[in-house]
Formats: sequence, structure tokens, C-alpha cells
Amino acid sequence: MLHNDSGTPSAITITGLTKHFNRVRAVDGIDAEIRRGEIVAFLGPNGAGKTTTLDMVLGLTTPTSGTITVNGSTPRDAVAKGEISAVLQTGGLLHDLKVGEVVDYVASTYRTPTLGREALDRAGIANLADRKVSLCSGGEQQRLKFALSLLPNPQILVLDEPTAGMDVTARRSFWATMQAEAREGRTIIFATHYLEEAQAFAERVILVARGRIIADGPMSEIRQYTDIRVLTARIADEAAVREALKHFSTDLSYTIEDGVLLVRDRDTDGLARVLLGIDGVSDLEISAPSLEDAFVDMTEEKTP
Ligand SMILES: Nc1ncnc2c1ncn2[C@@H]1O[C@H](COP(=O)(O)OP(=O)(O)OP(=O)(O)O)[C@@H](O)[C@H]1O
Repeated sequence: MLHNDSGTPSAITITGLTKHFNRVRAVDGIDAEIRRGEIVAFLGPNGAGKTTTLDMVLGLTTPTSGTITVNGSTPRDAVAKGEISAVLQTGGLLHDLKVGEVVDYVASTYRTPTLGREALDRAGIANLADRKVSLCSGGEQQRLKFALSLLPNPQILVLDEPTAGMDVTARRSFWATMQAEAREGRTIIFATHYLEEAQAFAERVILVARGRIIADGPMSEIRQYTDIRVLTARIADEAAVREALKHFSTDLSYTIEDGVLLVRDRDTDGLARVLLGIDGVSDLEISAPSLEDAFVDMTEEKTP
């Protein structure tokens, strides 16, 4: 069994991981250690390399270079032993069967005992056992996938955008179910591009962009990368605005072009109050950049 410095056993150890698809460097050198019982979000925009990384953790794709161990074994061995299991974005369900029959069928493929239909209970869809899969909503089908992933009673659960296609209410209730699983001591690693999901559920967030880790830490640390706001305003008196900005903060980054001021800062509310006291300031707007834009900024800052 691998142990890290703190003595907690390692669930997943990733070292020097890369995966290239011809010229695309989907994963470009990832190192990470996930400890038993951790809840970790892989947060990143589309195409960041989240799915490719998780596929390698599950032994579905072979790395171009680097190594992954899961509970001290290869990913494939860990999957075969039922130690790690996943809810993936892709992968079809058997649409002509009833929900309960799908569970029975998948359970019969395991050599080791499974949770059986109790998995439906855990996933909050015991009432759907007799419904045909094709008649289940997108969110219900995601829950069925979740139930199937619970079948071998795995120590580690990998969820690739598990709430894709769910509305806000379904999403919230899905995460409440997951909280219960986490309290049982499972290690949970999930990919998402929703900042709110990472914030609400993960103890640790690994920010990925362009196949690399940009930041890795508790959400409070990650916030510094995502809290930036963008303020724009039409201004008539450029000199007065420049003077006010100088007093507001000496290291403010801003541009003025064609009478429009653009500022990126964390304290845009304070700045707005100052600006609205100046004659000729109008059309003031504050917006939060999309996660995509925040990532582009971060990657530009971090990559030489
Ligand atoms: N089989 C493949 N062949 C070629 N390119 C691929 C393949 N799989 C992934 N890619 C590319 O690798 C990059 C990373 O993709 P990946 O699906 O891992 O990102 P992601 O972070 O999971 O994105 P999303 O949030 O959209 O699922 C993308 O540029 C993608 O187009």
C-alpha cells in the first residue's frame, strides 16, 4: 500500500502523465496524488483533458507516458477487483430493459458479490425499478449510471460530469446523494466545468487547462483565480477618472479606449462606488468572466 507524507494511504497516484492524440496534447504532464477519503474536483473548460485523464485512471486508455497506480495496483487490476468504478459521460444503457433488469444484468457480470438492487436505493431511484430505461429522463438515466457504478461497492468513485443534462433541482439532489456516499468514506473524484459544483462539493480542486494542472488546493485558494470581475463604463472626463483610479489603488490594471474604461479587479463594487461619484460616468457594468475566460487568463499567466 502506498502512503503519502501524511501517512494517509494513497487512492490514486499519477506521475508524469501525458496522452497525445497525434498532434493534440490532451494531457501534457500531470502529477497528482489523491488520498483515501478525499473528494476532489477536476475543474476545467471543455477540452482541458479531464475526460482523457479520468479514462487513463480507469485503464480505458493507455498513457503516452507516465504512470498511474490505483490502490497500489494498475488501473485495470483495480477495476477488475471492483475497487474503482465510474459514471462516465459516454457509454450507453440498455434502453429496452427495465431499470431493475439493467442492474441485475450488470451485477451478473461481476465475479464478486455486488450491492444488487440496493444500488438503486442508494442512487435514489428504487421507485423506478420497473420503468423502461428509454422512458427515464436524462437525469434519471444519470442516476441509473450512478447506481451501476455503486454495484461493486467501490472504494473509489470516478464521475465524469455526472450531472450533465440535469436541471438545477436534479443536480442539487444528485449531489445530496453523493454527500451520503462520501460520508461512508469513499474517495470521490469528479470532473466538472461548473465552478459552483466544485465549490459546493469538493474539498480539493484541481484546476486543469490545456492538459496541465494550473492550481491544486482547497476551494478557498482556487477562488483567487476565479474571483476577478470585469467592470466597464463609458467616461467623459478621462483625466478625472485616471486621478480617481490612482487614489483607489496604485496597481490597478485598466484600459481606456474610445471613452470606455475596462478594469479587471476583485473589488469592482468599491470601484463602482468611486466611479459613480465622477461626472460623466455612465453605462457602468460589472460582469464575472466565464470560467473559460478565467482559464485563458490563468493559462496565459502560467505558461511561458
Ligand atoms: N480520441 C481522441 N482523438 C483525438 N483527440 C482527442 C481524443 N480524445 C480527446 N481528444 C482531444 O483531447 C483534448 C482533451 O479532451 P478531453 O475530452 O479530455 O477534455 P475535457 O476536459 O474532458 O473536455 P469536456 O469538458 O469537453 O469533456 C481535446 O482537444 C480533445 O479534442
